[in-house]
Amino acid sequence: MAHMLRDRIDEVGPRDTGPESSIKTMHKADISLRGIYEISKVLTAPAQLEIKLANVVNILPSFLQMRHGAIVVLDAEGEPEIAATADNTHPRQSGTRRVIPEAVLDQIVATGTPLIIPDISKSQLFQADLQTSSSGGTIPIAFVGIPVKAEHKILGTLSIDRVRNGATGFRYDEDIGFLTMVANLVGRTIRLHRILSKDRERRVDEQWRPEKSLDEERTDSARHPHVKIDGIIGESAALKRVLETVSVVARTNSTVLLRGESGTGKEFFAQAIHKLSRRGKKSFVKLNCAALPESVLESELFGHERGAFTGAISQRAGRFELANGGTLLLDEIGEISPAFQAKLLRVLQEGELERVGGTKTLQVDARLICATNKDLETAVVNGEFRADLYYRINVVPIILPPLRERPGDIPRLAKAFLDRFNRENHRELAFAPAALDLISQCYFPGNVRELENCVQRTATLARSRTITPSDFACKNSRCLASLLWKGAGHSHGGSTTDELVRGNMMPIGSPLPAGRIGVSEGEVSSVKACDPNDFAGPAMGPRLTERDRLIDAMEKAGWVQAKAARILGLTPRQVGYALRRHRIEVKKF
Ligand SMILES: Nc1ncnc2c1ncn2[C@@H]1O[C@H](COP(=O)(O)OP(=O)(O)OP(=O)(O)O)[C@@H](O)[C@H]1O
Repeated sequence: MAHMLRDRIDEVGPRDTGPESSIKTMHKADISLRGIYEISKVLTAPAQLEIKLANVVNILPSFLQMRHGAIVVLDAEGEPEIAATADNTHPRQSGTRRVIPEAVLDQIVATGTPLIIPDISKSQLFQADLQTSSSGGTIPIAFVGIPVKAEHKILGTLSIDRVRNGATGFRYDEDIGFLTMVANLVGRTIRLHRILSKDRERRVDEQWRPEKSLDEERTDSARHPHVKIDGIIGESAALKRVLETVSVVARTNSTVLLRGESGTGKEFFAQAIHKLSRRGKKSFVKLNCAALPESVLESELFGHERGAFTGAISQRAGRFELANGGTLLLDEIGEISPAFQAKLLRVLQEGELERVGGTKTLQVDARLICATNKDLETAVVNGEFRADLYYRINVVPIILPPLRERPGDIPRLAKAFLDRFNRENHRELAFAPAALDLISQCYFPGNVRELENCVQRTATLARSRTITPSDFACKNSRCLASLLWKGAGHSHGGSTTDELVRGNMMPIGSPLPAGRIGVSEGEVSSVKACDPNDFAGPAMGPRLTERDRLIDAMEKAGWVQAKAARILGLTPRQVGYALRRHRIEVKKF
């Protein structure tokens, strides 16, 4: 088991340090955090509830020293409906207990609190069970059982057995802390599945009704927005799964954490959640946490009283207050400083705040949505992001897939963006099929935002009513995204796209040849035409590294200078100056 744990630590250790140092630096809290991360990935993966729960009990032994694990889910009558179990004995023992005894289940459900039994052979609750199994050996077995709850309702139990042979010390409070977090995630997942399956049943019922009028159809699709959400384009399986979750969470007040690369639509989906929610008619307020210095961020979010600081000439309500009754989106949440994390956590825990320089406590009812493209788990492990704030905002995580993982959506999105361009500019442009094929093979590091930008630019400069491949900037080595290519001087012969992407050498933004993933000589030369050295001109040669760092930071920041400044530890003014000095054209989206 110790080996398993070490292996797991090696696997999950921070990427920039060696395995040895990760073993040294990762302690139990880090392992628990990684455990929660892995488990939340299992629970948000597309699968049936039974399979998700079985996967959870199966990976628990990687983070916890245990023998058996079980999750029991109760139905509406309180009867066991699902029992997912895992046996971690080596070799597997036949005839051992598989699910928890009924008396134990009843006690956890009745009390709604964790149950610890240090030695099950001495417990009355286990007697009947032990008589029919072979687990009553000489080694004492401890039992830890946790109620699985959601919205104060008990939905089942999560339990483990541990061998108490004295060789491996463990603490019940640590077990309970970790298992309670797992049980909370499991509870929320069960609840979401139940809401979804009720919805499906209702849809099936409605399909059996006689024909509907057009008006009925309209209200029907508004009532079942997971099929289609106004303005959101995309029919790939990956996006449909997101839409389903969005439509379910919109009906709750749960805090949502939207994750995904820059330009995948985090803000767009946050607005969709707001519009579909009961709060839809109230305000949707957004604050980009990376764009403001900490002192300004505080007064922007919490508001300030008159005279609170130099320049505070009047009292001002913060974004929290402005979002009262509605929704508050905290974008780039991963960028806030530790001091600000503490302030935000206090407000989220207490549900009330004081304006800067004020003494009056204000109660605010704002639904919180957070967004980030940062690896928050690594930030927590590295001590850059508070674990308690992480748990508070990571209630329902929604991961938005990058565009390259759903290329089928590219033509739909491109056509929709072109339709909008036509409406706004009184034009009648259309894509030739070859043009749609070409952009469907693009890598689009800036995701939907970059595609939108690419369509707009191409449409603006199109020479005829039909847009053909030669109209695209990438076909003329003028694609801005190609400037992000950092492989100057590297040889690309024979590399696969995956290798290029992993090594950051991908001529991103450039189309790849249809039907294969290798990069040919011809494409290498076209990539070289976009070499940052050429762009910067000969005088920039010695500054290549600084220039690359600048472009890299700008890309990570979605071309927002203030965000890039934070990444680089510079002021926005310094970034602006450096961009001009390196003659880097700022992408406008
Ligand atoms: N599925 C979609 N259908 C239509 N438009 C979309 C879709 N997804 C994203 N967009 C559009 O893409 C653009 C970028 O979206 P958005 O600003 O929400 O991305 P983001 O992930 O918040 O980016 P960042 O992390 O850089 O702030 C917006 O113009 C949005 O309208």
